[in-house]
Amino acid sequence: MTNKNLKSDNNAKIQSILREVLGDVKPCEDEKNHLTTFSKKIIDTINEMKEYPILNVVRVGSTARGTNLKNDHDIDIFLKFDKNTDREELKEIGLNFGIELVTKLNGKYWVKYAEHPYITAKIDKFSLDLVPCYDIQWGEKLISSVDRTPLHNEFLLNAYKRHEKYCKSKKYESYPNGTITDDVIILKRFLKGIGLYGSDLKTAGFSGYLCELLIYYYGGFINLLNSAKKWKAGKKILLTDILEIYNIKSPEWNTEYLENPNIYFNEHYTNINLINLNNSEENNSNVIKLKEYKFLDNKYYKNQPLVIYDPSDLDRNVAAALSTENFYKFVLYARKFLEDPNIEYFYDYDKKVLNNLNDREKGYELCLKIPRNPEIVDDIIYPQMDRLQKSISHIFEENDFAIVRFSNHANESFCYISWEFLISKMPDLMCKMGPPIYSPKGVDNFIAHNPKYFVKEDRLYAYCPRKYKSVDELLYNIVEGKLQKIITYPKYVNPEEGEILKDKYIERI
Ligand SMILES: Nc1ccn([C@@H]2O[C@H](COP(=O)(O)OP(=O)(O)OP(=O)(O)O)[C@@H](O)[C@H]2O)c(=O)n1
Ligand SMILES: [Mg+2]
Repeated sequence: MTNKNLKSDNNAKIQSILREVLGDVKPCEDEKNHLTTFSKKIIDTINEMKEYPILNVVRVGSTARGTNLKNDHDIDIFLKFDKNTDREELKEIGLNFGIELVTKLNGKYWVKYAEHPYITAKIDKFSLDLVPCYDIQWGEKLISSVDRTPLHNEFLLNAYKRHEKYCKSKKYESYPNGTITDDVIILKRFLKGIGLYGSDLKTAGFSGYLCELLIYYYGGFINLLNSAKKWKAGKKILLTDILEIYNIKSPEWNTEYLENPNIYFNEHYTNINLINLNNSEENNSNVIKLKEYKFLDNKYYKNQPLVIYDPSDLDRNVAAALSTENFYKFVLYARKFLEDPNIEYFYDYDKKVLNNLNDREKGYELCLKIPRNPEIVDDIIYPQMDRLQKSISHIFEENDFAIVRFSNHANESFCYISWEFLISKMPDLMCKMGPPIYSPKGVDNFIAHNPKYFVKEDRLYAYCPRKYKSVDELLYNIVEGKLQKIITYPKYVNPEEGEILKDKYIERI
């Protein structure tokens, strides 16, 4: 961060806040040493278990990189298997191995499910994930989605080293509070404070890996906020490192002259077609063919507010889970914090905003409470609640019941879909929109069915009796299944099993 980036009167205040936050959330040396000693013990034990065909063992995740928050004792160990190992075999060996290891270390274990099952364990105060994966090299196609994780780790560790060297050589004043990893920790706490940390589908925010890439890309927390305050949805970030990784030649590429090569690249080359730059002659079908990628207009990324191409898999957006609403929350709080720095942003700020929002006169509140199967995880339930809620909201709006806000929340036993309306009752009068005047056939048809018509601007409208005069009545009809044909019924959130709670609004927390 260069000082010119900050308003000078805020500079000192920001620095002191960041120091205080870091002091509070950065693990102390003792804690780090405990983690390292314990991880070493695990890896040593694994290496002694030679009867299993494991090629390599790697420690990954934030605790391996010094980017974890205090009291986060998660240790992620990935077990690499040969690419030719059969999937079923990988699953079975992975589980058996995990169980034997945890038993040896006197821990407790559970089986968890990602793309394939893995062992998660509690040993002393540490949580351990033991994930089997395939041994994939840079540029090779993934076999399972977790194969990326060791590459993420390798990428970040190298990137931090490169960056440190670069900072030293340029006397780059990037991290006034310490190192690049300290800025990652600060960003994670900031995002927790404003309720945006987590890439699960309930939070729809920023993953730890995304935080690390952002800090690396922008060269620190304050630099990131300074850019983020100007972001607009559709922001795309391509890390220049991929040029080297995938052997792409770039014209006029000279890092010596650039303060931040990553930003320079994105500003100057966002429209280049990487096909022309592809220097790779590889014909191996296992190697990613850059020719197949149209990075910057990929159809999958069209509606995503932020796209960061994963260096280990260019087909994946690291920010895929981030919702547009949360993207703009980040933009808003980045600006607010820089303009009026306050440590409050780092601690339950989202709850304070919510409390403030609730301290006011209310509209009309309704909540649909639907039983939930506790075995169906949040990552499935939340998107399904969102879909049902959108579909019902559409019907409310078609019937003129204006929605002030809505929220979806689930606990172990129930889903709660809540709405607040401006109005709960309507007169027996509805204004229906008809066709534009320049489509005579439609106009004649509309007039035949709606004798009380009139012209407004370029269209016909007509007064007609209203079908649903109260929003309660409309929701009761929905719960009774009378509007089944026009509602999306997700598999695990069925509105017909619902109960209507009046004057109730349950927040997502
Ligand atoms: N949505 C996710 C979640 C995880 N990972 C990979 O799995 C690793 C471990 O996941 P997790 O523990 O969730 O994240 P951390 O980076 O360790 O961050 P935290 O400090 O929150 O634990 C990440 O570093 C990342 O490589 C990923 O790519 N995408
Ligand atoms: Mg972790």
